[in-house]
Formats: sequence, C-alpha cells, structure tokens
Amino acid sequence: MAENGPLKVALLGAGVVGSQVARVLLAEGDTLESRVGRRLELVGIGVRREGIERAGIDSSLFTTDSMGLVTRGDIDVVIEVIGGIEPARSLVLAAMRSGASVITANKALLAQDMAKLSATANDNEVDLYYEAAVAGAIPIIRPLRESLVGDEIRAVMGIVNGTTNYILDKMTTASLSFEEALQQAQDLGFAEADPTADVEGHDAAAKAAILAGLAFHTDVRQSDVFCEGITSVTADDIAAADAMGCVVKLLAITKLTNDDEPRVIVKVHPTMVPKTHPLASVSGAFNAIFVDSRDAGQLMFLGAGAGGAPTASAVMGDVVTAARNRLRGSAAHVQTGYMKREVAPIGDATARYYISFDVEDRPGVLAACATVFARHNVSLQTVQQSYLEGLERRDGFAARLGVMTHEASETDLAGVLAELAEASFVGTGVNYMRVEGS
Ligand SMILES: NC(=O)C1=CN([C@@H]2O[C@H](COP(=O)(O)OP(=O)(O)OC[C@H]3O[C@@H](n4cnc5c(N)ncnc54)[C@H](O)[C@@H]3O)[C@@H](O)[C@H]2O)C=CC1
Ligand SMILES: N[C@@H](CC=O)C(=O)O
Ligand code: NA
Repeated sequence: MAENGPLKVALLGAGVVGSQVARVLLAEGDTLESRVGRRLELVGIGVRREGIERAGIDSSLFTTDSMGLVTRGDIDVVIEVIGGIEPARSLVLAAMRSGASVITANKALLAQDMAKLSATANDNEVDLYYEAAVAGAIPIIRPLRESLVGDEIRAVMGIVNGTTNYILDKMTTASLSFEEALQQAQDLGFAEADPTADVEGHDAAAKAAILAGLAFHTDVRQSDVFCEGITSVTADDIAAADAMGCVVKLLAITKLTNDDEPRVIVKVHPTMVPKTHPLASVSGAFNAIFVDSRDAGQLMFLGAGAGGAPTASAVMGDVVTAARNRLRGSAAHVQTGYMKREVAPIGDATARYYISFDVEDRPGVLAACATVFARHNVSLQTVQQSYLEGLERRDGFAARLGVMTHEASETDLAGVLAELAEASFVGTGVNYMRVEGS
C-alpha cells in the first residue's frame, strides 16, 4: 500500500455476486472512501472468459490471468466470488501468501479447508472474512465469531438455503411443482451454478459445518455433516405437515450431546416445524438463524440469504472491515479449532418424528404398532387414525396411522422403521420426517 495512495482491490469472479460487488466498488467510491478513510481502487477482475459485457463495469478491468492478478504483490484485498474448490482454493492461498487480505463467499471451500485457510491468514498476518458465505446478507458469522464468543452457544438451527426455502414455500403456498419453483429460484439468481448443491442439501451442509465450527470452536467439515436434501419431499408430506400444524423447512442444525465430553451434532434435513415457531414463517428465499445460548438466550437473525445485491452487501461489509484493519496495520487473528471436539454419528442425534403408514383395520393392530415403538424406546406423543378410500386403499390396508413421537435417537427411530417395514399388518411405504422446535 502506497502511503496515502488508494487500497488496491482485486475481484475474482464476475457472476451474480461478483458483478454486483464490482458495481458497488465502482459506483460508491466516495462513500466507501469516507467509511474506510482511504480510497478503494478496483484494479482488476479475474474472469473465466473475456469479451462478455457486464453493465456498469469497464471491460478493461477484466483479465483471465486471475493468478497473475492476485500475486502481483501490491494487492491489499482480494475478493473471491468464483465458488467451488479449484481454482478458488489455489487463488485464495496464493493471495494470502502474497500479503493480501481475503474476502470470500465460498462456503464450499471454507467447509472443506477452514483450518488451512485460517492458518494461512494467521501465518501471513492478513484477514480472512466470509460473512457472505452463510446466509448471504444476514450478519451471522461476525455475531458468532465476535459478539457471542464470550457466551456458550447451546444450539444453532437455521434456514440457510434460499433456493430450497423458496421451493418449499412455493410448493406450500402456491401449489407450484418442485421443478417450476426451482426454475424460478434459478431465474432469480438464488441457486448455485449447479442447483443440485441446493436441492440435495450440500450447500446447507457446507454452511452448517461453518456454523458448527464457529459455535463450538472446533473444526467441522462438510463431510462431517449428516445431509438429506428436499428432492424426496412430496406434496403429500407438505399436506401431512399442515394437518399436524406444521410446515416443512430444510433446516441446518447443530448442537452438543449431553456427554461428559460433549460431541457435536451437525445435520441438515427436511424438518416439520410447528407453525408457532419463528422459523415457520420465514418465506420465499429468506434465511433465518435461531441461536440458543447460555447467557444471551434465544436470538433470531432474519433476512435475505441469497441474490446478488444482498450477498454483495455482506461482501462489502467485510471489504470495509479488512480495509480499515489494513490501514491500522493489523489483521483480525482468529483462533479456530481449539476445542478439538468430536462429531457424533447421526445415530446419536435426537429429534421428535412424525411417522405415517398404512395398516390393516382389525383389532389388535394399534396395540401391535405401539409395541414396536416401545421395543425401541420410542415414546408416542399422539396417534391419529384415518380411513383410506378408493385408490388409496391398497392391498387391504384400510387405515393410515400418523404417529408423532417424543424425542428419541436416530438409532431407535431406525429400529422402529426397520420393524414396521417387516410387519405383516403394515403396508409398504412407511414415511417419516423429523420434527424440531416447539
Ligand atoms: N448467488 C448467491 O445468492 C450467493 C452466492 N454465494 C457464493 O458466492 C460465490 C459466487 O456465486 P455466484 O456469483 O452466484 O456464482 P456465478 O456462477 O454467478 O459466478 C461465478 C463466476 O466465476 C467465474 N469463474 C469461474 N472460474 C473462474 C476463474 N478461474 N477465474 C475467474 N472467474 C471464474 C464464472 O465464469 C462465473 O461468472 C459462490 O461461492 C457462491 O456459493 C454466497 C451467497 C449467496
Ligand atoms: N444457492 C444459495 C445461495 C446462497 O448461499 C441459496 O440458495 O441460498
Ligand atoms: Na451472512
């Protein structure tokens, strides 16, 4: 950084988020200067292909030599919004080794390599900020990393993927098909380049890993996260949830086990949430994160979790912070992974469950079902029986049971499901969904 000269910023990626970040950097120069105390100069934008026009961005800034851009030696801040593992990983590491602070929105990379990235930032005395990586515009990384670091987090539960929340919401409130709702989410710029990452839960799993690592001061990777997406959620599941006073949400959940040496539970799955819970009313592409801590109690963070402008807002907050640190000659050294907690297997996680299945309509069947649940330590909260008519009435199974359980472990649930699947008085197709929140 030249004395009194501008701080030099390099941007990698000019897609949905990157082109918006570039526009803010170019259009809001005076405002940003007043907030940082020094001009921010966008010196180059690494792109995959040149020759593509982006409105409001001077094409002379584009270069296909992203590595050359970040290693030229005079860059103060590198913003990585390419996504994916490579070449983003090599570029980010090279940028930090060349003395630049890094801002990234890349949860996939962070959830794979957080320990290495943090260590590289610390070794090179540069900043690594990533507010945009979880829940877009919503400030959640900084609250966990700074504001709540003196407290004890008990649980974090959130809607952290805008695309899937949009799809589930449109399937529920506008009777759109899964495919129609996904297409709309893609058109609106919420979905990942490959929307499989959204609908299969991988994007939420990456965010869950980052949240769990921050909440419990340990290393958690995406591969540690139990993950089920929303591709098998049907209109019938949504209707069943509605009948039970619930909505279906894809939740990322992390909490600790009650052991002497608590282990981390971290999971993503479609969840029935009671309509009275604050997360139930989070609609469209909005995200929300519910944090339960020892001293602060329950906190709810709500807002836009995806889209170019909201995500650029989070990126720019980090850019200004890193630029201010730069001027002070300091970096936010962050100690990560110092608790070395184990991640518990999914079998040890607990939840309530809603299980529905068809049964023969004859004396003793209800008692036999109750015995199956009891044998596996799963206590019943409510049982509803409805009669099947017409085409629904298959192979003599004339009634459908909808069972809401008390909290039980996944291992015990698996025992119940296996036994129901084998029982002669139970029809094929036992459905279940986890239930969280009260
Ligand atoms: N779109 C959203 O709402 C949000 C996105 N994010 C994250 O932000 C990042 C960017 O997302 P989007 O802008 O939506 O993706 P995008 O796919 O619209 O943009 C990525 C851009 O990077 C370019 N690119 C690929 N390889 C490159 C290379 N070697 N050098 C330079 N550019 C290269 C692509 O051509 C593309 O234009 C991802 O990590 C994503 O997970 C985070 C929060 C919200
Ligand atoms: N594809 C993601 C974008 C933000 O991280 C989403 O839908 O939430
Ligand atoms: Na955020």
